[in-house]
Order: sequence, then structure tokens, then C-alpha cells
Amino acid sequence: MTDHTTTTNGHHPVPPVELAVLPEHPPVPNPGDGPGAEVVSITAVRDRRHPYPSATPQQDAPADGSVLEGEVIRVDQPGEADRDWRTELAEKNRTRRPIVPLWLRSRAEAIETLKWAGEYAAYVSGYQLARTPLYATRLTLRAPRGLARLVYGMVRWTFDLEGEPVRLATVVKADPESYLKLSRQRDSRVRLRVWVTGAALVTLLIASLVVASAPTAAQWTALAAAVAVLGIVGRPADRPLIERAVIPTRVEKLTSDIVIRALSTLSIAGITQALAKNPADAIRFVAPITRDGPGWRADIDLPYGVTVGDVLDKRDRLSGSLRRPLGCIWPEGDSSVHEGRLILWVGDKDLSKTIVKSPLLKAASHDVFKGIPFGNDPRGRLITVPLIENNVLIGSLPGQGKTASVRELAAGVVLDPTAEPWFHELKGSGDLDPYEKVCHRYVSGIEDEAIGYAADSLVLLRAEVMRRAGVLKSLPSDLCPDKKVTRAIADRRSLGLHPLVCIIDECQNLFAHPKYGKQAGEDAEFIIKLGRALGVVLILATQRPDKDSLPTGISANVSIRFCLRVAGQVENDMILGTSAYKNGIRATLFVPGPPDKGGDAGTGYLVGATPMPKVVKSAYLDTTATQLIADRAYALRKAAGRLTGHAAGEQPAASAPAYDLLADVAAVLAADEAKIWNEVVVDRLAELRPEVYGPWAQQEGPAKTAQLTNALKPYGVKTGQVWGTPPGGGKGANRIGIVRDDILSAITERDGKRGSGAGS
Ligand SMILES: Nc1ncnc2c1ncn2[C@@H]1O[C@H](COP(=O)(O)OP(=O)(O)OP(=O)(O)O)[C@@H](O)[C@H]1O
Repeated sequence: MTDHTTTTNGHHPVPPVELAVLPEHPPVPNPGDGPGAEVVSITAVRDRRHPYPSATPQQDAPADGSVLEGEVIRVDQPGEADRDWRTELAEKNRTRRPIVPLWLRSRAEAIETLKWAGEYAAYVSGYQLARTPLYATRLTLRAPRGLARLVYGMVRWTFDLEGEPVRLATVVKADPESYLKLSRQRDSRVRLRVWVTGAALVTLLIASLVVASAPTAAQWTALAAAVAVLGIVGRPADRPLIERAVIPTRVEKLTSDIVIRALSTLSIAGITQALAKNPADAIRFVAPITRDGPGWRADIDLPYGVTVGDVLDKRDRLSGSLRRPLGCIWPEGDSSVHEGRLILWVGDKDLSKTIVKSPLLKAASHDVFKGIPFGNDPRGRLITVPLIENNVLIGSLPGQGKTASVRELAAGVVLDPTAEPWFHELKGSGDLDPYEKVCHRYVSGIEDEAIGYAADSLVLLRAEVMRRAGVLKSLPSDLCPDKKVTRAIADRRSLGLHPLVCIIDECQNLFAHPKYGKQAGEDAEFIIKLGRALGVVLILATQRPDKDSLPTGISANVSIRFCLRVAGQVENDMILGTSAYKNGIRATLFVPGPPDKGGDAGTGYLVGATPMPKVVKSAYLDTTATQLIADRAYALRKAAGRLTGHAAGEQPAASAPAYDLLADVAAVLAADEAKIWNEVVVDRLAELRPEVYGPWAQQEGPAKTAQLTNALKPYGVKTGQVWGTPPGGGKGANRIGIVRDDILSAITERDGKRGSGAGS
């Protein structure tokens, strides 16, 4: 490393000239000093002491001839760096290996692993049990050979026939001494062995007599055992009895050599150069390579100057070098450490060929406040998307799995009977049709009418957001301390703050529409910004993520993004957020096409749902499975009395906006009514538009009054105590009511704003 110098000076700023080197201590007299000592040049000595000799002696002294005091200090100090044991301890803590194996730390993963083990054991047992007749036949066929082998072996052993060739050799050699010795040994052996064999035969005979007099089952068992033993003895050397239930896995163990070899073939200049300079230490493994889920995990520090993004770009080459299918290779960064930290996970199974089963398939019901099980990461861990207080944007090229992902999220929504589904599928393919019967609002189509319906939904949703804001604000703080919708608040039906999930699949057809597009974009942005805390969730899916089809106000404000295969950086960053591509989150690495053609459809980058961006394969529900879930949701909702709107057979309002509250209130007030009670206004509104205000009028007392108070709040109209008399006549009283002039001024103010083009 280059050894740079710098200077310190206690008194003056350091001038840009080389400083005089002053000895720290006065010079100690040298025995060589004195008469006759060698005379040396002081400049030459200085130059020798200084790591970088001065080019010209003239530059040594400052121009004014003054001497500056100071000391030359090297930037890189010699010797070992002082180590701070606390820092080292912190580092060790950070990199320590888990006491409990990774798969045991997550309950879900542990259950999954045990399930695999159980399934494997059950499969092997089933496989072998099914083959017992085959094994029995084999043993029976081999039993005669086994009997022959047994008899032959016993005879040879009893009469010590193994020694026969040696005894014959002594005869041939005419060696009587050895022959006699061997014969004596044989005779004594045979004497003993004849007794042993005789005893064995007698035992066998007694056993046979016992079996002959035993019940038939015992006889068959004994016969089976005898045949089995003889069959085993008679087996040919090259043919095993039992067949393997599974072909042994050929997945190569991941080792550091394999990883280094693979990284070195990626043609990344930084890696190639570092390996050439220092093959042993260029690529560092910060932890041992371990099993992590159904695959191997290597934590690597790439050479200086190389980032994980460089490696992500070459995933296909990595697949070739590691000799594993592309769907098994999942390099990931850990930017919480640094940009060069690579976590290379090599799976046993190809993710693209895996179909993830939705846990919702068997769920009786679901709670959207717990998030929606969405899919698996490459390590087979379930990933849940938190829906409440979020909005979701899904994007990809056509045919990469957007609708399938939307279907899974929709399944979680419909299975929560408290959630109100507003589903719009603007391609007309009918992919969400199974859910139609449970939706409060539903449309499927690409024609203007369907687009207009979706646009109306956003207008209504915007008004709903405003209404909810008023209701939430008026809730006492002990009931709603955080001013946001919680499960408890959502369950209070009278408040109307239940989760409302609006899905717009193929939303580019709405936002790029010449008539509805602009307003729909503004409404969607408004809903995304304000609806989060109010239980209103927007899920948008698009196959054309450009700024005309996806207003930037939307793409900038959604909190959860799922990007399946896209064509390039621009689309990638439109869906996943600015700089995602630069940071190595690149949905361009997925292979186009459905799984049966080797593609990665259904696999994408999920950002915002987990602390770090994740590759996730969404759970797949085909039409039959979706239908099953929808049927279950329908039954649930029917039982809970939660089939509303479209599901209850209501026709959509002819055009948006469905109602204009201020205009309606103004319409029900007579010109001479300066002040009027809320309850009277609500009754008149219900008469005017029963489909909209009918439910308001059905409420009793304070709730009825509060309904109008809350609904007027977003318009800046306040209610207060006003004097009035009951409509049918009676005693006058002070009750909560409105002032007609307040309504008229709110209308004037709003219309003035609209006229000047200032939207909210
Ligand atoms: N999670 C998944 N698992 C397995 N296969 C999937 C998955 N998602 C999608 N596929 C496959 O990809 C095909 C296309 O999926 P899908 O219709 O959801 O794509 P899309 O992006 O909505 O297409 P388009 O933009 O044309 O509407 C499906 O028919 C299915 O075969």
C-alpha cells in the first residue's frame, strides 16, 4: 500500500512545502564525532530519512527562510493496528453462527421441514409395502438355492473340507510329518464339529415337530421365516432384494471451490483481477457454507469494487458455472452490511417449476389485519403481504402472473367477511369472475362502460375516504388513540370503518383512458395518500408501467410493490421505485414465459412487505380453486349478513358522482329555514335518495345526528345547537343542527375552487 505522509503543526496552518525534519530529542554525541570524523551532506542524510526524497534542494526551505516547527507523521502507521476488543466483540456478535439451526428458528419453516421428513418416511414406507408381494416371490424363488448353499456350507465346515487342498499338497510333496500333523488337527476338528452339527440338526428336528403340532398360523409364520432366511442366503451377489424408493439426489454439495470457480467465470473485471493478484483471499467467505432450507447458502464478501448488482446481472452464467438450473440460483445482496456482501443461495429444486399452494385454499376464513399469505421465497418460506395501511402495485410484461397474484390477494380479502371487495378487471378476460358474487362493486370488461364504472368507483372511494376521515376524527381518543382503523374499530359496523379493498387489474386501461384517465389518476393518488389509515386499500396491477399509464403520483406513493418479469430498467423502477435497478433489485433477471415452458411466471421481486426486498413466487390458484374459495366466502358473508351492493343484486348508480351531499342538503332546505336540526335533514335526505341516505335515517338518536355531522366535516361545515320544532309540530328545543347559510357558502366555495381548477 502506498505510504503517504502528512504533517502536524502546533502553531500555524501547514504551508504546502516540505517541512524541516527536527529530531525529537537533542542529538546525542556520537563516538565518531570529533576531529577526523567523516563530513556528510545534511541534505543527503535528510533525503535518506525521508520516504520521498525532495526533487530539488531549493524546495526544501520556505521562501521566507523561516523554519516551521512540526513533525512528519505517516498516514499509515507502522506496526499492528490497535484493536478495540469491544468493536471486535461486536463484530463477532454480528457474525456468530446460530445456536438453533435456521430451519428451527421459524415455526413455519420447522413445521415445513418436519412435514417433508414425515412425507418422505410415509412415501418410502408406502413404496416398500406395495412391493411386499414382489419381495416375497423373490425370496421364495431364491430359497432352494439358499437351502443348497446352507447344506453345502455345513458339510464343508463339519468335515473341514477347506483344509483338503493343503493336506493333498503335503501328500504330493511327500512330507509325512506335515501330513500327520494336519490329519491329527482335522480329526480333532471333525470330532467336535460333528457333535455341533448333530446338535443343530436335532434342534431343528425338535423345532419342526413343535411347529408341526402348532396352529396353522404359526406353521405359516415359521415357514415364511424359513423361506425368508433361505431366500436371503440364496440371493445372487449382484441383485439386491429391496429396491430404492428414491433415486439418490445428485445435487452437488456447494463448496467454496465451486463458488470461487463459478464467480471467476463471470467475466467481471474486478473479480478476475483480484483473483489474479491474490487467488487465496480475493473472494472471502464470511461464514461457513451451510444448508439453509432446501438449498445451500454461501455468505461472501466480493473483491473490492465489485457489487452484488454486477453478479445479479450474470445469474444465467452463474447457473452454467454452478451446473444448476437457473431457477435454483438466487444471489441476493445484504446492503445492511455493504454493497459487496453477496448471499448466494443455491436451491435443490428449480423455483420456476414449483407451484406454490395457497394456504387460503383450506382456510375457513381469514383476517385481513393479519396480512395475506402471498407466496414463498426461494427457500420455501411463506411470505405474507400486510394489506391494512398499505397499497399494492403489481406490474410485469403480459402473461407473467399479475392476475394470478391479484387472485391470491383477492382470496384473502373475500375470506374476511368484514372486508368490502370492490373488484375491477379491465381486460374482460373474466379472471376475477368467481369473486363477483361477493363483491360490493364488480366489473369485468375493456369497453368504455367498464372503464367508466371503475372511474366511478374511484370517485365514490374518494368520497368514502373523506367520510371516513370525518368519522375517525370524531371518535373519542380512548377508542381510537392512533387515529387509524384497527380490527376493533373495523368490527363496529355502525361506524362504517371496515376494510375496503379496491382492486383494479389492468389499470393502464383506466389511467390512459382519454376521458376518464386524468381524473381517475388524481382520485387514485388521493386515495393512496389518505386512505391508508382509514382502512381503504388500493391494489393496482398493470402490464404497461410507463408514466402515461401509471401516473407518477401513484407509483411514488404505493408502499408495497411486486414486480414480475419486466423488459428493462425504466419499467423496473416504475414498479419497484427509483434506483431499484441500480441497487440490484432487477426484475429483468426473471425468465419470460409460464413455468411449463421453463419461464419464471409468478416469480417477482416483492418490495415493502418484508424488511428487505425479496424474490417471491406467488401462490397459484387456478379457476377451480378460486371458485372454491369464492363459494366459501359467499357462504361466510351470507351467514354474517355481509353481502352488499353488487353482491346483493344492487344496480350501479347511472353515473358518478353518485351523490353530492352539499347539493342534496341544500335541496331539502326551504328558503325560509335558516337553521334546522340534523335529524330532520337526515329524514328528508332519506326521502330524496333512499338508496344513499336510507341507512342514515334508520339509525337512532345521537348516531343519526352524528352521521350528518361527520359527513359534513370534510366540507368544512360545522354543526351546533340550533333552535327548532319537530316537523309534526310540538315544543321547540335546542338540538344539534345546521345553518343554511353555512351550506350555501360551502357550495359557493367549492364551486369557486372547481372553476379555478384547484383540486384537492
Ligand atoms: N404463481 C404462479 N405459479 C405458477 N404459474 C403461474 C403463476 N402465475 C402465473 N402462472 C402461469 O402464467 C400464466 C399467465 O399468468 P397471468 O394470467 O396471471 O399473467 P398476467 O401477467 O396477468 O397476464 P396478462 O397481462 O396477459 O393478463 C398462467 O396461466 C399460469 O400458467
